[in-house]
Amino acid sequence: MTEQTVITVNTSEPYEVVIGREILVAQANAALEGARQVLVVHQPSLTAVAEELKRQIETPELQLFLAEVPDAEDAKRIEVAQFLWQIMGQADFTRTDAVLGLGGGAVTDLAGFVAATWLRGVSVVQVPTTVLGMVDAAVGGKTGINTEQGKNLVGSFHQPKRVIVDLALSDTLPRKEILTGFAEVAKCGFIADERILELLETDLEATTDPSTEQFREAIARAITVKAEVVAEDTREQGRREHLNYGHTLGHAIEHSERYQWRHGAAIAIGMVFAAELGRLAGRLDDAVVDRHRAILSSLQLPMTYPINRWKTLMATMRRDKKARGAMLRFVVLDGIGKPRILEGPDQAMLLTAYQSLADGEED
Ligand SMILES: NC(=O)c1ccc[n+]([C@@H]2O[C@H](COP(=O)([O-])OP(=O)(O)OC[C@H]3O[C@@H](n4cnc5c(N)ncnc54)[C@H](O)[C@@H]3O)[C@@H](O)[C@H]2O)c1
Ligand SMILES: O=C(O)C(=O)C[C@@H](O)[C@H](O)[C@H](O)COP(=O)(O)O
Ligand SMILES: [Zn+2]
Repeated sequence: MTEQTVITVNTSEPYEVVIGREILVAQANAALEGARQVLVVHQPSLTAVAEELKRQIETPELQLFLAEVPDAEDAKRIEVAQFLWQIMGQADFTRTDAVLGLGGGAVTDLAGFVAATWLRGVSVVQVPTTVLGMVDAAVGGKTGINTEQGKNLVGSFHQPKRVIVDLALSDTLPRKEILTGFAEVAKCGFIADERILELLETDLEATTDPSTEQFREAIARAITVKAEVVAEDTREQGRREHLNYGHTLGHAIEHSERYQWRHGAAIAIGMVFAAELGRLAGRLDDAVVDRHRAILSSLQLPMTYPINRWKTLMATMRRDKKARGAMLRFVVLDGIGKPRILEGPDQAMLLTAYQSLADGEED
């Protein structure tokens, strides 16, 4: 057996994030103890893994229902949640039964939401299979789906029973998926743990290669950042807002792109915007802003967005969860590891920050 790292998320009902290789079967067996039926929600790319899991752990006392959902953001729709509720209803799922989310962040958000709402809450075991899912989406209990108006507008806080980070599952990830997932890893570096940034700056190839020790360290460090923040502020009354660094503009870009962009790509632009805002607000020095651009562009993430989208983006940002009435609130940095809230920056400052990353001609 390979070495395992266990990170405990100390919420009111503490749970473990277990990191290792080839741990899925043993960990799923342990985490699902007591359930009679399990709904395994998975992406099309995980069908073989889901079938193998069923083959390995199904017994006369434990039945697994495999539910394939549409890929990526197309899964985070009410129609897909309805399809899953229907399976659970037809199979008489009770409160001792469970949901298992197997896939990227889109699936863990959906699976968590369905578990949170079925009978007002059944257990969910999260098995993230993308970098982004491992370090962020599967940990911390934010679950949800999108609506016509915006990203994650319907959802619930519902902590998982366990998070199983089987690094062997990342071996099949396309390189581009790994790099976009590292946007959230870098975010943890900017807001809380500079060592993550140093790992990327020292050897980006090794740090983003799932077979290396640097990869494992970066993943474990990012999960640790998230676990500590969530334990202190589970329902986002304060410090948890810092995990939204880069997301105010990032979510508006995802909406503007009709959810066809990867989340990591959108928040990369969002983080450059937030860094520029921090500079304009007199909080952040030039070197740290440049460090954002250097690290995020080394991950091949986008750094610019069309200037003529600004009005639409502003309108969408007004629905951001951090807004209070008409006042927009942004997470900015006073320095690496020093996130703060910037309340109600004026329109001119917002536009200037946007102009510094925008491309194309103004209308
Ligand atoms: N709840 C949270 O706290 C939280 C945090 C961050 C992001 N999110 C959400 O997560 C979503 C993005 O997640 P994502 O970036 O993982 O995208 P995703 O779930 O869309 O997955 C990306 C792609 O990777 C494929 N894939 C997944 N695992 C694979 C594997 N092991 N091998 C090969 N291909 C694989 C999928 O089929 C998909 O095409 C967004 O909806 C975002 O809002 C939620
Ligand atoms: O866990 C959190 O809190 C986060 O904000 C993590 C984000 O990376 C994540 O994308 C989250 O889904 C954003 O949620 P939202 O509340 O801004 O919709
Ligand atoms: Zn995010």
